[in-house]
Parts: sequence; C-alpha cells; structure tokens
Amino acid sequence: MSTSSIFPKKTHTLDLFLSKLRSSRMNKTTIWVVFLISVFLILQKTSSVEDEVKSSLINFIAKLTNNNIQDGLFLAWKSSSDPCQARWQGVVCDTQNKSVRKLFLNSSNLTGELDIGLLCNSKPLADSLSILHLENNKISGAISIEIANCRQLTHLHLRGNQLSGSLPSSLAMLINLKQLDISNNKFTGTLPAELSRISGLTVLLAQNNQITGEIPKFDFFNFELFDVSNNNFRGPIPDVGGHFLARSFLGNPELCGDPLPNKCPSSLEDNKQEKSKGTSTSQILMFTGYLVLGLACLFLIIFWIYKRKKRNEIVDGANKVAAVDNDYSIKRTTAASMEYNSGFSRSEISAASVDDHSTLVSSSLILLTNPMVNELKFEDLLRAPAELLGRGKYGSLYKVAYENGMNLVVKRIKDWTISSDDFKRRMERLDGLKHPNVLKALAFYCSQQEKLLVYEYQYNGSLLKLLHGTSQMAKVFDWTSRIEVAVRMSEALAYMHQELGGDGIAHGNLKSSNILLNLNMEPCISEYGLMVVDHHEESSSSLDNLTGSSAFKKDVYGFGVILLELLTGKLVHQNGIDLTEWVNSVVREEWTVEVFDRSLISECASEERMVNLLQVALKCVNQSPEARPSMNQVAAMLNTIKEEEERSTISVYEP
Ligand SMILES: Nc1ncnc2c1ncn2[C@@H]1O[C@H](COP(=O)(O)OP(=O)(O)OP(=O)(O)O)[C@@H](O)[C@H]1O
Repeated sequence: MSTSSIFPKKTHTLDLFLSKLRSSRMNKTTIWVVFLISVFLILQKTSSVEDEVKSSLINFIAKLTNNNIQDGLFLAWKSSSDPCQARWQGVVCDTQNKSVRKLFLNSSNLTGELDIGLLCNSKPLADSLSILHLENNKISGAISIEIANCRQLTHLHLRGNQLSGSLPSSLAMLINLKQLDISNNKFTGTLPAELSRISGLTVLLAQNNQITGEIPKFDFFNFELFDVSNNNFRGPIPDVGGHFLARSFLGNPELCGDPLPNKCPSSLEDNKQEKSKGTSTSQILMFTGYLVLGLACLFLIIFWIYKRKKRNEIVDGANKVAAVDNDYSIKRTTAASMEYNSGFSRSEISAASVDDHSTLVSSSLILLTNPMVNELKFEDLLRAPAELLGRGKYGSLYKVAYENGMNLVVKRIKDWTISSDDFKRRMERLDGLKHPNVLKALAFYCSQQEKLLVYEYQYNGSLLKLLHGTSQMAKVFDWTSRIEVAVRMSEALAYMHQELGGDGIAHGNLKSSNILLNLNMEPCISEYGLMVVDHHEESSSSLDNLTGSSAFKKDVYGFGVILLELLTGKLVHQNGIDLTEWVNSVVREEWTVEVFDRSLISECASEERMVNLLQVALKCVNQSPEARPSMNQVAAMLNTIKEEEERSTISVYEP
C-alpha cells in the first residue's frame, strides 16, 4: 500500500527544478545526483507529513477511547495503513483520496476527553478538515483555543456529549463555519460575541447547556436554525426580526423581550435601545416616538381587519375538541363560551399524573413522562387559541399555543372503537419506548366519545413539505441528506418494530406527512401506533386486522413509498398517477434513470447508489406482503448504501 497517497505530488515543483538545472551549466552526473537527492528529500517530507496526519488522528481517537483504540470500531486506524486507502472507519477523504476532509465519529461510543489540539495543531490535517461530527457520544472536556487552527471547518457538530467549560472566543476564527451544534452539553460561560462575525453561519444550536450572559447580536436573517433554549442567558433578546419564535429562547428565566411573552424591565429596554442606537438626540427620539405611535395605530387597524378576516379560520380549544367534527365547520369562540356543547362537562376535566389516574382514565388528561408539560391541564388546552392544521382521514389536527409560549399539537382521532383501557395501555407502552427519531406523545385524553393526543409542535414541518414545498431548506435537501434521513427513519422503525413486535403495534399510517423534522432537521416519526381502520388498503377491515405481521408489513410498504418520494421528488398521487405504479412501469421499460429527481441528477449524485436505493424501495413496495423485507433488513441495506456514499468521492459538502 502506498504511503504517499494522502498528499498531492510535487511534480510541478520538480519540473521547474529540472528545467532550471538543464539550463544551468552543470554536467549530467551532477544534475542526476542533485535530482535524486531532491526526490529523496521531497519523498521524505511527504511521508513525514502523512505520518503527522496519521499520528494526529490516532492520538485524537486514542484519547477519545481512553486508549482502547483497538477495541472495535477503530481497528483499521493503524499507523501502518493509509486513512484514505484503507478506509478508516469514520474518515472521509477528498476526491483524489489524498487528504482527510471529514470525520464522522458520531454515535461511536466515545467516552474520553476532547483534545481538539491533537487535530487542529497538525497543519496538514487542519488545512483539509472541513467537517467534524462527534455528536451523541459521552465525550468530556472543553473546546480549547486551538480550535482556531482548524480554519477549513464548515460543520462542527458536538451535540449530545458531556462537554463543559467556556466556549473560546477563538471559535470566531472559523470563518468558513456554516453549522455549529453544541447543544445538549454542559457548556458554561458566555456565547462569544465574536461569533456574530462569521457571516456564513446558518445554523447555531446551543440549547440545553448552562451558558450565561447576553445573546450576541447576530444577523438572524442569515440563520436557518437558531436555538439557545434551556440555558442561563439573561437580558433582552436582540432583534430577531420575526425570524425565530419564542421556542428558540424558552427556558432562560432571565431572558426577556420579543419573541418571549415577558417584557423587559424598562431599564433594560432603555439600555438595549441605547446600545443599538448609539448617539441619539432627543429630537430624533421624539420623532421616533410619533412614528412608532403612528405605526402602532396603523398596525392595530391592520391587526383588527386581519382578526376579523381570520375569525372563521381559527378555532379555539373548546371548539376543536368539542364541536368540529359534527358539521366540519370551524368556529372561533371566546374563552367564556368554552363550555362544552358536546361530549364533555367541566366536572370531567382535571389533570392527573400517570400514577393517580386509574379511576379517571376516561375523564382526565393523562400526562406521560415527558417533563415538558408537567403542569399541563386539560382546561389549559381548551382555553388556548388553536389553529386547524389539517383534517386527515383519521381525524383533525390543531396547533395550540400553550400559555408558557410553547406550541403544542392536538390530534383528535375519530372513529376509533378501541376501549379506554386498551387505549391507555397502548399509550403507556409507547411512552415506555425511547428513540431520538420517534416523536412521543406528551399527554392523552380518552373518553367514550373522544380520543385526543398531545404532541410537541415541530417547527420545521414535515418531509412532505420539505420535498414538495418551497422552503429554503428544500434547496439544500441534497442526496447525502436524503440518505441520512432514510437511514434514520429505517433505524427508528426497526427499533419500534422490534420492541413492539410482541404487542402487535405497528405505525399503521406511515407517510411523508407523518415524518416531521425537528430543530436539528432530523426526521421524527410522528403518530406511531395510532392504527385506525383503513377499509381500502391492503386487507385490513378492522383494527384487529391491523395487528400481527400484516401491520408491520404495511409499515414497510409505507416506508418504501417514502423512499420513492425521496428518490423521485414526486408526490405519491399526482394527476391521477400513483407513484409506485409509475416507478414500476418505468423500471420495467428499463428507463430507470428517468425516475430520479432532476435535482439529484444535477448535483451528480451517484447513479449506482440511487439505483441501489431504488432496489430497496421496490422490495418494500412488493405487492406481496410476505416478500417484503423486515425493517431490520431494510435498515441494514440502507446503512450499507450510506457507508458506500461516505466512502465515495462525490460530496456536496466539499468546500
Ligand atoms: N407535531 C407536529 N408539529 C408540526 N406539524 C405537524 C405535527 N403533526 C402533524 N403535523 C402536520 O400537520 C399537518 C396535518 O396533519 P394530519 O395528521 O392531520 O394530516 P395527515 O398526516 O395528512 O393525515 P392523517 O395522519 O390523518 O392521515 C400535516 O402537514 C402534518 O405534517
């Protein structure tokens, strides 16, 4: 194996050198001696550079594995082999297989200490490394100032570790940085104000840490994702220009101002204004005052007109749970009129925890184990303003603005003849499972007439919207991201099928609108286990028919259709054409390439891997349920495709 493959050859320098020698008056022997010595020196230098990269990588991983590098994932990481040629686990190189571009060390069971200097102090490595993924390990330690040497970094993902200490202001030296995810760690200190100087930063996720101080004045317009919730930030929130909602700032008790509901004390407001305006004369202030007053009046008038217009489109909590489905009309009532006009009475509603609800199962809101809503009461749900999000085959869905600034989603299921006890058992069984890519219900309500489920609202919409909508994110939904989404979903489903095989609880209604994207743009499977009768699909004619293996095979079919959406970029039903039938007919005619989404073709996604993924999708949508693979098998096949992609030379992340 060549040890000179990581770095570019020095042929250009040599040519120049030789031509100079030829033109000089030295005799031939001298020329050759000098030439050989030079080649020897260059080769020596090249191999010492390669050795430096290798030893940096090996030392880095050794520290993260507490010197157990030879136990498992990192067996191939040896100084006797080449990281690119020998395909070290987690290492992705450039197109010529010469320099290390990306390190994917996420979810790799790393428990040691982060020593970023071991990577960034190696100049050849720091000069090529653009992506570093270390999320979802148990890495401790701090980010040291040497991070600044990794100048080429575009993505730094450290989410879900035990990292602590302050964030060094040298982070701001990473001028190419696009995504910084330090969420779910134990970072303290302040968020360096200098970070706002990185103009290309589009994702900053710092939620669930203990970071203090004020939020720097970022240009929030540049951000696609921003979240600093659940920290110790204080003071006024800088102007986010309506670009982010309260959700991104919740859980910081001393933070105030828009978009949070709590206003800042006037002294802080003054401070904020002073800081942002610099020198302002009293005349300007007076003029601004008049202007603000005028605008406020104008805004109030527009708001009043808007409210009137919206009146018929918005329903409040009481309407949604009690009155909607009978006549399918959407009404808005005031809080005072929220007494029930069908089904419930006030005496029925009281919050109960899972432990003490046994006698109240049919009349109370049952809170599940997620602490986010441990104060939620049924009355709160009824009182809160709500907006109809959709009315699907199986019920209606409402976005509810809960009073603490949090947005919830309430699913009202219709025509489900499950007994209250079975429903409760099912919800508790589902609550007992935990997978980061499955959205768990927060609470539920069950009576003879009503079944309600409460979920957290997901701000980034669904996979359906991402694929077929017009959002900015759709433009960056490239081939690598699509494979990642497919793998995550398949693993989540495989986990759920495995855990719930004995209970016969499948998803039952898997489709791209039920795949939601969380704040990290990771897919979350929503509405798992709400299997409702579908008289038209497969052979199911009752809820019971949807249990057993057929229900799981139906999920596999649904997953296959989602894969087809990812590959073709087309809707499941469009102009009377069924996507699965269309793809099958095109493949039969041997025009396979015609099925692929044009945007994938134009980004030069690997045809080989697209065809591989298509083959998996077609297996899943086989007409015969028995011939479909299990989700475990699907997850394994997709992981192989992902690994091949990571090893590949084509990548849209290349800087
Ligand atoms: N927790 C959530 N946060 C944000 N949006 C959601 C959430 N749950 C569902 N949605 C979105 O709300 C819309 C309506 O959802 P709903 O479940 O009513 O419709 P559906 O999935 O098309 O139909 P059904 O599930 O009844 O077959 C969908 O676009 C869905 O993606």
